Amino acid sequence: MLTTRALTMAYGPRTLWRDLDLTVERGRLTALTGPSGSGKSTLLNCLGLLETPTAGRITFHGTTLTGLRPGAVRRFRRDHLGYLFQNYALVENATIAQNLDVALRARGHRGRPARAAAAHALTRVGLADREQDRVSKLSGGEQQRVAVARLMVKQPSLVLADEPTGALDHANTATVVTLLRAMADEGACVVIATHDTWVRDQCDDVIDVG
Ligand SMILES: Nc1ncnc2c1ncn2[C@@H]1O[C@H](COP(=O)(O)OP(=O)(O)OP(=O)(O)O)[C@@H](O)[C@H]1O
Repeated sequence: MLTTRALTMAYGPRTLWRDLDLTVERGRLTALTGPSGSGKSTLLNCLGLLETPTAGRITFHGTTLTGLRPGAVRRFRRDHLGYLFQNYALVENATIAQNLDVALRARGHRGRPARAAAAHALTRVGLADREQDRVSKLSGGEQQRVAVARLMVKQPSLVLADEPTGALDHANTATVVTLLRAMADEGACVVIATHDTWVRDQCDDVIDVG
């Protein structure tokens, strides 16, 4: 379970959100909603330890994340965190296999077991036998499915998705939500910042930042 207590974020005189007490349950999809500029991405960045909130505390499965030293932040991000972005954040000039390899190596997987894990994840996202395709040649929906496959091989316990379906048509949006649901079913906490009311309605919990 991910919790925040009295989490506040201000840039100079401007307070984005104040005293947020949130609970994100394991195994559930949690939508973060709110108008443009309300601070959804900033909240995700705080939960992902990319930004430091002005005040308050974040805990994950009982461990306090706020105030961790840089080495512990890096380990938390490496071992527990998975990010999914609207623009996929893949290495475009590399193959699908090479993109997955980065995540596999970070987990210490190499050689045949790594190839088997990659093949399994690609089958789950509907891209079986496409390992050698170059990412730059893929459609947007395919690129986002590669990004989800990369998350799956990493097996993060906390998934933070920032408008992950913002550039996708409905069929690909539904696929990405189904895949995120599968990750939640396997025990992850999944937080999805979204403007898409259909995506919001697929989530178990909704947090309105606005
Ligand atoms: N480093 C920063 N310094 C100052 N202001 C910032 C910084 N980062 C974000 N902001 C401001 O904080 C506000 C919230 O931005 P954020 O991207 O979190 O909103 P959002 O709800 O995700 O918006 P959108 O739905 O449009 O993506 C914006 O007005 C933005 O300009």
